Formats: sequence, C-alpha cells, structure tokens
Amino acid sequence: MPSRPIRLAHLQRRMLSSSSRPAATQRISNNAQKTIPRSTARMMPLMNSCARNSTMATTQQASSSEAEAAILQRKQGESSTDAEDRPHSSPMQEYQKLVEKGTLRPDPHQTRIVQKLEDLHDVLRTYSQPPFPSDTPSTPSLLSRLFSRSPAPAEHEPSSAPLGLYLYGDVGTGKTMLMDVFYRTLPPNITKKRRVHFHAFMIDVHKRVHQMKIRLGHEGGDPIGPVARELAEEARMLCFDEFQVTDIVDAMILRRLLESLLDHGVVSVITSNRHPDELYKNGIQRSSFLPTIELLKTRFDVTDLDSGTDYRRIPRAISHVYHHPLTADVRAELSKMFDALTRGDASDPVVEGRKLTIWGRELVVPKSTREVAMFGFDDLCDRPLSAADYIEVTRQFGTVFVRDVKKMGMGDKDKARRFITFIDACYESKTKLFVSSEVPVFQIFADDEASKGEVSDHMRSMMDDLGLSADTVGSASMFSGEEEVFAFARCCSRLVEMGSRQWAETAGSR
Ligand SMILES: Nc1ncnc2c1ncn2[C@@H]1O[C@H](COP(=O)(O)OP(=O)(O)OP(=O)(O)O)[C@@H](O)[C@H]1O
Repeated sequence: MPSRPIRLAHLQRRMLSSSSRPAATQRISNNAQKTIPRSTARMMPLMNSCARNSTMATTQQASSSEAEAAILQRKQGESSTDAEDRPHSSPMQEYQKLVEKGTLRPDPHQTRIVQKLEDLHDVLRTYSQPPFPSDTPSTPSLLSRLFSRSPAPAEHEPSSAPLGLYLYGDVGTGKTMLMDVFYRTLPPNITKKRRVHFHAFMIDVHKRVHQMKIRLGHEGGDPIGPVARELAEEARMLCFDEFQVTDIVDAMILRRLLESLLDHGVVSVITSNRHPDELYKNGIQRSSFLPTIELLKTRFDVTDLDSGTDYRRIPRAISHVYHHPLTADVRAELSKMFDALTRGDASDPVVEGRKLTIWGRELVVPKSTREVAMFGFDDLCDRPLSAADYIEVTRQFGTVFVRDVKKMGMGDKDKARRFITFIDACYESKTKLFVSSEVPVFQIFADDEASKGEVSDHMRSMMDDLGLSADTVGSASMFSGEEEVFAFARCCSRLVEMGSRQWAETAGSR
C-alpha cells in the first residue's frame, strides 16, 4: 500500500465534522460529554464495571462512542443497552425498545414468540420451585435406568412447574437473540438461573457424572439423579442455546436428566434448529430416545420461529461485527455468519485454499467465495506479508472475516504493525470486516495490567485529534515515535467507524 503522508489537520477536520460523521464515530471526549447519547451514558456504569473486571483496566473509564458501548455490551452477551437500568422490564418491553432504537427490525414472527416469552415471564413472577426431598432415595443401577423403556420414576411428585418453551427454526431467524431477551428480563425472584450453550452444558454434565460415579463408589447406583438435583439446586431456570443430540451417550443421559430436572421444577427455554421429532434422527438405539422426544413435546410449548429471514445475511447492525472473547460460542457465531454470507449461490461455492498472486508470490486464502474471505489472524499477520498483499486481499474481497485475533504484547510488534496495515487497507477499500478477538478489538494492543503505563501526553493528544478517548483504548507502549503512535490511534478510530451501522450498510460492494 502506498504510504500516505499523515495529514493530521485533514483527518481532524474529517473526524470532527459531526454533520458528515456517522453516529457511531461521534466524538465523546472529556470536553464533549454532553454529546453522549443517552443510551451510551446509561451504559457507563456497565462499561466501567467491565473495565474494573478487565485485566486492562486502562480502557473503559469513559465512553467514547455508541459503537463502543454496543461492542462492550456484546461482550456481556447483550444486545440492548437498557437492561441494566430496567431490571424489571418484561421481554415484550425489551424487544419493543430494541425495535424502537433500530437495533432490531420489527418482525411479526418474532413478536409472536416474544408474546409466549412474556406469558412465561408472567408465570415465573410468582413461581417458586418445589422443595427438594431431604435425602436422595437409592436408585437402580445406571444401565438398567439408561436402557429401560419405561419412564423413570420421579424422585418426588412431579411439580406443577410451568411449561418450558422449545423454540426451533431455521438458522439466523433470531432464536438466540429472543432467548437472551427473555433471560436478561427474568423477574427478580428468579435468582438462580443459567444460560448456557448446549455443548458446554453437556461437557459440564459429563464431568459431574464422572465425579458422581467416583463418589458413589463400588455400590454403584444412578449418578444422573443426584447430578440433576445438583443442577436443579444451582439453577431453577435454564436457557439452553442450540440443543442437539448427536451421540448415544448424550441421548441416554439426556433422557434421565431432563426427566429429573423437570421433576425438580426446573423451567427451561431451549433453542434448536430441529423439531423434537427430528432430534437424534437415525441415531443408534433411537427407540430409547423416543420417551425424551415425548417428554419435550408434552412438557414444553414446542414452537417454530418460521420467519424465513436469516438476519445474518442482511447488513449488520452495530455491535455485531466484532466478537470476543474467543469462546466456542463466539467462534461458532463467526462461522455461522460466514456461512450465511456465502451460501445460496451455487455458481460461487466456498473454495478452500484459493490462491492470489501478488508480484509473482502466492497468497493462500483459507476459505473464500468470490466476494467473501475468511482468514485466521496468523494467516494474515504472522507471516511476512506487506501492504501490497493486504491491498490485493481487500481489492478481491468486499467482505473479510478475521478470526482468532490475539491480544498483542511487546513481543508481537511485527504482528501488530501488520494488523494495522491490514486495517488501513480494509478502511481505504471500504471492506466489510468481521473480527473475533481475545479481548475487545480496541484493546488488542493495550498494555496489560502488569506493564500498564500512563497514557503519554503524546498519545493522548493524538487520540484526541482523532476523536478517541485515550481512556477507551488505553496505553500501548509497544508503539513509540510519532508515526507509530498515530497509526495505532488511527487504527482504533477506523475500527470504531468500521463497526458502525452506516459502514455495514454501505461497505463491501466491489
Ligand atoms: N429482528 C432482527 N433485526 C435485526 N437483527 C436481528 C433480528 N433478529 C435477529 N437478529 C440478528 O441476527 C443474528 C442471528 O440471530 P440469532 O443468533 O438469534 O439467530 P438463531 O436463530 O439463533 O440462529 P442459529 O440457529 O443459526 O443459531 C444476530 O446477530 C441477531 O442479533
């Protein structure tokens, strides 16, 4: 990429001209706090608490833009700014608020589901879990319980727990989003609650079953009943994202586990891509799983979110392009977005290992269609690539995904410089960018707690020139010298702009 002289005054003018600047890049420096949108101001306690909890406490003392607020929120698994302020709002109020703010598009199919969640919310306001029996009755051996076709005897009278909700439907229709709206508006009496990705839940269950077997020792007995009781004591409300059954061990455990959880009065909201009848299709010993399917159909309100809209395919709203930390959930979400943007055109399938030729050298693109490419951070920044390579990438692809961006320290200066060069190339080509990173993307260069220094006057003034709060991005002592510090600050500023709704709606066409 041709290195362009940095014209600070020009940039400053561009960034400070509020009339032409997208809302997401509105400058909120110390002397302009009155311009903070109310929603951002409301986020400040949350942002500050993020900063306190973070190992990089340099960063979120003050807000710098609505985009940043939204990005921080996403870290909390949130898509609204207001839950903190309105802990007793209901799912419908929360959903409508998000629609009014333009975070969500109105969708009558979703509204129908929200009404069901609202009804469940109302019931839960006065619901109390039945007491646990004082001691756990002895149980038949594990094998006889797992493979018996008769329903398992309840450890006590089944409770009159409200029906849970089993929400299924096509990808990207908003099931997880609705479940999250429900979860964060749960009434205050529901203090014991858990929202978990189904994979993570099953890993946890397997660990507990293993430990329970050790505890039960030679006597044996069924470990699943006591594990279910443990789980029920920890959370009376369970929200499971992406329920699926792929192997026989899970299939058999689930049958007993769900029965016991329901008997203990645990209420669940489940999202899945499949109707219960389609679960564990063609699985080994599926007949033993049929009672679980019956259970789901009788103890849950099974509802289809048949909206036909895959929201991952339409221009991204702010807060949905940068994802962190690098959990299984976040990784899966980025892959789903890539899938959503690349499927549907049989003449342009995803190709693995496409080669770009730059000055006689070859650059391998791990996964791409003609328009959309997915790279790992190391593919782009842990190899001796230069601006020319990045320009070619952004010339070829209107949309680029970069996954697994690690936080960088003093030893990663080359990677950091390359990443900045790459972001510059994306910005100049109006590339639509999706990133998953270990820490919020603005903080990937920030000093960690141990080596944290004061933000130098030089860096502070650079950031101020770019409309950034130095407190938001923190100090990054790996950058020294005027040019470098400026490039770093400008990179952060560009990332903010590239996370805005306006960018999402206009960038990416080639
Ligand atoms: N009404 C809406 N307006 C705008 N964006 C939406 C709307 N509903 C959902 N989205 C967004 O679409 C994306 C996909 O939604 P979500 O993850 O909830 O879908 P899903 O049905 O759970 O998908 P999957 O089955 O693939 O996990 C999310 O970023 C979400 O915020």
